[in-house]
Amino acid sequence: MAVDGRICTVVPVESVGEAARLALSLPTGCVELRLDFYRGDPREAYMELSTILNRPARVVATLRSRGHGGLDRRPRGERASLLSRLEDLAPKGWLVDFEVEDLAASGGCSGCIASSHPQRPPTPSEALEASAEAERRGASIYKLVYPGLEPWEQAASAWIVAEARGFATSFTLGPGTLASRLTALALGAPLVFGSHPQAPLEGVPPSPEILGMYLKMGLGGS
Ligand SMILES: O=C1C[C@@](O)(C(=O)O)C[C@@H](O)[C@@H]1O
Repeated sequence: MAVDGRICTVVPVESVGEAARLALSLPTGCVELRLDFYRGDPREAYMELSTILNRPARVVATLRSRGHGGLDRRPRGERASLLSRLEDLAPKGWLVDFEVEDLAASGGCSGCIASSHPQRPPTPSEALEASAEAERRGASIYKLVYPGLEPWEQAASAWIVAEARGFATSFTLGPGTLASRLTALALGAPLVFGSHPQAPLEGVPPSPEILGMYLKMGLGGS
C-alpha cells in the first residue's frame, strides 16, 4: 500500500456534514472517523458517512473511550456491542477500531484493529502476547500507543513494529511522537495517525507533515 494509505488522517465527527467535508478534502489515503465526538447515535452518522464517502479510501471507525483518551462514556459491554454492530454495517475495506478490552468483551471481530493505550510500555513479551491475542480474536492490526518520554520507550515501540512484521503498529506520544510515527512507517507499520490540518488535535502531528517527512527519508516508493 502506498505510504499515504498508511497515514490515517483523524476526522472528529461532530456533525456528519463537516466530517464529510474534512474527509473529502483528505490529505492522505486513509481517514479515521472519530465517532466518539458525535453526540447522536454513532450508527446513524456511520451509515450516512458510508453513503457519502464512496470513493475508495481506507476508512477506520473509532469510538474511543474516556479511559483511552477519547470522549465515549458508554459502559464497556455497550460499547463492545455497538462496535460489533458497526462492523456488520461496515462497507468493504472499512475497519472498526476496538480497544483490546472491548474486543475481549465482544468475543472477537472480523478483521478489526485491536488498540491498546496503556500509560506505561508493556514488556516485549507482554506486547508480543497481546499482539498474538489480538490476532486470535480476529484482528487484522494490533495497535499499541503510549506516552513515551524516554528514548528507550520509543525504541521499545519500534521493536514491536519490527517484530510483528506488518501486523502491529506502535508509536509513542509526547515530544518524540513525530519521529516515533516515522520510525513505525519505516519499519512497515500498517498504519499511523496524523491530524487533519483543518481540525488540529493536540499532540497529533498533521498528516501532511508526517507524509512530507517520510518522503524526505527517500522511502516514498515503498
Ligand atoms: O489511537 C489513536 C492514536 C491517536 O491518539 C494519535 O495520537 O495519533 C489518534 C487517535 O484518533 C487514534 O485513535
